Amino acid sequence: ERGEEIDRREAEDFIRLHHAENPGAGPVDLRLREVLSEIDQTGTYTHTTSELTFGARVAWRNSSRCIGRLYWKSLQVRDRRHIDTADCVAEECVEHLRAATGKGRIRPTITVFAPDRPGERAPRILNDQLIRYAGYTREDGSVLGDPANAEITRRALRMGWRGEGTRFDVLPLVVEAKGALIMREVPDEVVLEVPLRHPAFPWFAGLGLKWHAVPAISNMSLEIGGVTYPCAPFNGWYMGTEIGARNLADRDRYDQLPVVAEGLGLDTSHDRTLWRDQALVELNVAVLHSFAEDGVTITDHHTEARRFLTHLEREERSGRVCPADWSWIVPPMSGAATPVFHRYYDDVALTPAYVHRPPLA
Ligand code: HEM
Ligand SMILES: N/C(=N/c1cccc(CO[C@@H]2CCNC2)c1)c1cccs1
Repeated sequence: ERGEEIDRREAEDFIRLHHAENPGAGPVDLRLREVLSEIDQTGTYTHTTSELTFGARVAWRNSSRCIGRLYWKSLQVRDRRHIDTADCVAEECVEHLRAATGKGRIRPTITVFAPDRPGERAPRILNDQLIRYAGYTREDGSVLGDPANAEITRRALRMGWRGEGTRFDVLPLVVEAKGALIMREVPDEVVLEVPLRHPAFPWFAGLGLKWHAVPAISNMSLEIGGVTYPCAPFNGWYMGTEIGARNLADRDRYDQLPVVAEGLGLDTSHDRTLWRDQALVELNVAVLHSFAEDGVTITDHHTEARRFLTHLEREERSGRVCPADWSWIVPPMSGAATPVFHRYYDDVALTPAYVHRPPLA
């Protein structure tokens, strides 16, 4: 479809915000005249690298569901707006993972590809994240691997991809651009993984569980001053609960709580024995222990909760509202044992922003 006409008011508000927080950016009226005349002539306008970098960082600062915003100013921004073919997007995603992963010292990074332009659709990555484990649906409806990725796995198989058939096969990137749909394997050397073991229970390693080091979201659009960048994968590091309390614990994901409870020798005959809760804690202990022992950046939900409240107080001291969505900020285990549980927040929607893309037509 045609890239939507740029909203002039959003463009002006963003340019004013950029100059207000970046005094070195020069006279705002001069830049405003440039932008508004470019919109009149072409229907859109081009951000300077400084505006793009600031916009991506403020979009993170505005993300009300994100507990990890304390370091919003340190986001590394890779300006790749000149890249608009499927092959080059896929290649740059591999380079993004290489740059962001290091040897485990993870750097929060975003790569911004070509925006939607009037008459020219931007590239799109069809994977939810750059690194995802395949979910193979079997005859009986059960899934080998990650059930959350069953659909993209079917699509990749239809396009000719074949995995090894393990519970942790890294899916290929599926990228659509300029009418082309391509698939590209993610090389092992840019996929850092951590095998999970427990500091006190030797049997835990025998469960054969592992997880990848870098969470890199590739299904959200970056909106800055009326311009939409639908292809802008970004990564941070994990909070342990995401892996230990959701990805490996949810019934419709890897469903490992009964397995861990069995290993612990717990009485699983009734929920009221709290066997699920005991298994959750030990699974999360294993995640944090394994990542730390391998020197891979990870944070626990207590530390992250404290950091978030520090961020919120700093924002308020700077005279800004810090938007937050309680239902996402409070961790998925031990909620009231963390300080973020015991207060209210203002969930206002600010721009620039990371937004969920409308599903592909
Ligand atoms: C640096 C370490 C970071 C940590 C520990 C962190 C932690 C989290 C967690 C735990 C969530 C909730 C995810 C879920 O429940 O599934 C979240 C959501 C989110 N984070 Fe962060 N984050 C970090 C960095 C970033 C960065 C660099 C960006 C973007 C530049 C970002 C943008 C977001 C957004 C947009 C959401 C909401 C996603 C949605 O609505 O589906 N975060 N973050
Ligand atoms: N730690 C992270 N966690 C997430 C951040 C945003 C989204 C997600 C995944 O969200 C899915 C949709 C709802 N829960 C799973 C995970 C980060 C990913 C990229 C930068 S930080």
